[in-house]
Amino acid sequence: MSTAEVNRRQFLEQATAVSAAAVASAATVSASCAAAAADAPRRIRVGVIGCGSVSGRYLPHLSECTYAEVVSVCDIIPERAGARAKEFRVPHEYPHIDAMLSGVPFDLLVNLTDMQEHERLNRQAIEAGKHIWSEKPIANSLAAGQELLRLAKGKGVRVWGAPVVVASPQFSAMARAIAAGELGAIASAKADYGHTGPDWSAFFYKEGGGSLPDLGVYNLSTLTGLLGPAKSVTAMTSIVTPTRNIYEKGKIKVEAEDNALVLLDHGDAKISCVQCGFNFFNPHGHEGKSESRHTVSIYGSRGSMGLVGYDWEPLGVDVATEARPEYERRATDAKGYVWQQGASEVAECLATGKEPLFTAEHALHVVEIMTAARESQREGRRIPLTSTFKWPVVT
Ligand SMILES: OC[C@H]1O[C@](O)(CO)[C@@H](O)[C@@H]1O
Repeated sequence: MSTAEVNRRQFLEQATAVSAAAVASAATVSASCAAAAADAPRRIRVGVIGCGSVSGRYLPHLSECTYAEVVSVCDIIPERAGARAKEFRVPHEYPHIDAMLSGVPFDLLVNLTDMQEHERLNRQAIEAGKHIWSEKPIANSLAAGQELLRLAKGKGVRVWGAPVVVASPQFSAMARAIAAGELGAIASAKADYGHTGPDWSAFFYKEGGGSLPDLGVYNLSTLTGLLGPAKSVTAMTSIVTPTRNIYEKGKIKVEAEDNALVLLDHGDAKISCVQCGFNFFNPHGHEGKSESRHTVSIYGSRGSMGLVGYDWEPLGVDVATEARPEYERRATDAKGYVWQQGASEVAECLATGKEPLFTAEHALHVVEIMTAARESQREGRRIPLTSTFKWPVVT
């Protein structure tokens, strides 16, 4: 058996275990989603497109959400749609977005397709009057993303996208420590996330993919969320492994960067750095729960702080200050937060009018940073940014 097969099998076993655990423990799935059951809330009709591995994480969460009703699933590989429909008792399945959009009515498209397809499918669904929850990224460029938002406004629908790192209690704890001045003047921050790269789909390595939109996106969302929108970017990117073996596909050529180091200027003398890649040997692999080091560190003139574990699945926050130089661990309770809660959370927001902490504008700012990072690498210069978002995120 090849390494690729072993990794794939391990991934599927892990995904199945997580999905079984999620179904079994409705109580822990979503504190907010479970809360309003008594009042029989309005249910947002959801159509899920893309029935690959990540749908195995979203569907259990959506199935337990009292604000959502999954009415259809769609995949260009009909057997995959069929399998998910059966597993999660979804009444309608489609082999194409056109059929899905003209089929059983729904309100919210949950887009879990390949990264390169998001922008096109999001646009088609917005044009058909659907709200959007998109896996990362919402669009491939800032301009295209802004165009999607304009279109959505005209159609009276909303757009949101992964990641939801700013929704974790650990992000709030860090944002509050900074806002309260516990760290003094914020000077610098660094974050990293990497592993040896997925082997179950080629899209990660193709043009429009890469380690930045797959992995760096989390850290970029966290650092801009904590330190504020970035004003400019300087970056180096490279391809370390020119070919990869992909499950059921064999050898493919790597076209997108699999290694990146990005420097951000947040203004007010605050600077930060993100390191990500598909060539970072990591004894913890994809598993968030077993990573216990600080993957995000923030340094200030009177204190410093580290996020324990990955920002998409954080375990706590260590804070040390001049007044109390020993690290104090805070926010160890996830309070129901999981990285795959975004679609359920926007269903709740659409049903109740509540606003989530994550916004499309923040997601697009991160898209601009990623495209600017590539431009910086190509041209060997610092790239100014134009976009911004509502900040501070946590007030
Ligand atoms: O790299 C492939 C995928 O694996 C993860 O790192 C962990 O599940 C995701 O964040 C990423 O999208």
